[in-house]
Amino acid sequence: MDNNDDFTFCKVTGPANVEVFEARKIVPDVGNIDLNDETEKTSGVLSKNDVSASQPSKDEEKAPNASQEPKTVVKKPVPRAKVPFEKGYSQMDWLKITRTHPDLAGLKGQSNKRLISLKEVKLHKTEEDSMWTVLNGRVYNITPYMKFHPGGVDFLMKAVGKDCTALFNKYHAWVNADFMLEKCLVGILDDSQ
Ligand code: HEM
Repeated sequence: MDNNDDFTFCKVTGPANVEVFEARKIVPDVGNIDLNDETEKTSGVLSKNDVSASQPSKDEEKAPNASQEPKTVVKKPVPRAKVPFEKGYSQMDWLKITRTHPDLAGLKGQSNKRLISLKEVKLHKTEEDSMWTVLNGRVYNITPYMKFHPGGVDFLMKAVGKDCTALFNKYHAWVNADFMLEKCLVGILDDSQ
């Protein structure tokens, strides 16, 4: 089979150049930051002598159609509300605790497949009675997780004694709570009532 069009066997030339090219682009430029630019830049901060960014150039001032140009609406990102965790209360610490404490739910041998009514969930609002919440049809005792919550205790307190599924999804639908709170599972929500 002597076919020059067969690309399976075509010769790749200049491997050195290809490597250089790929190495440059392995880490993509983020936003306006050019990773290859070695000159020092201040992001969003003007140096004393740099007035060019704040004052319009003469060309800009004279531009007759400037006001007619369509404006691009830039949506501001929702500010993140993560709180700094106390020492010993990181997500890694929580993971370790879930591995070493099998009964974080406080079931003492009771089944975690028991059907639980919303009425019963509402009774568990204090640390003494343990704080329960409903998430995706499951009832969890979130008392041990309180101080580990990256969004802070105050936010998690809003979940106590009720179904927090909507709130949970509003802030972080991507979080895998089923896995994180596995050992806090108290039972299944009885939604028949
Ligand atoms: C009930 C189970 C919950 C679990 C397991 C949980 C878990 C988490 C986790 C893992 C994060 C860090 C997310 C990240 O870094 O991307 C987080 C952040 C946060 N959570 Fe929760 N959460 C729960 C409930 C709630 C509820 C009910 C609220 C609101 C009332 C809430 C509000 C927040 C906020 C405001 C943050 C910070 C958001 C951010 O990083 O932008 N969480 N939570």
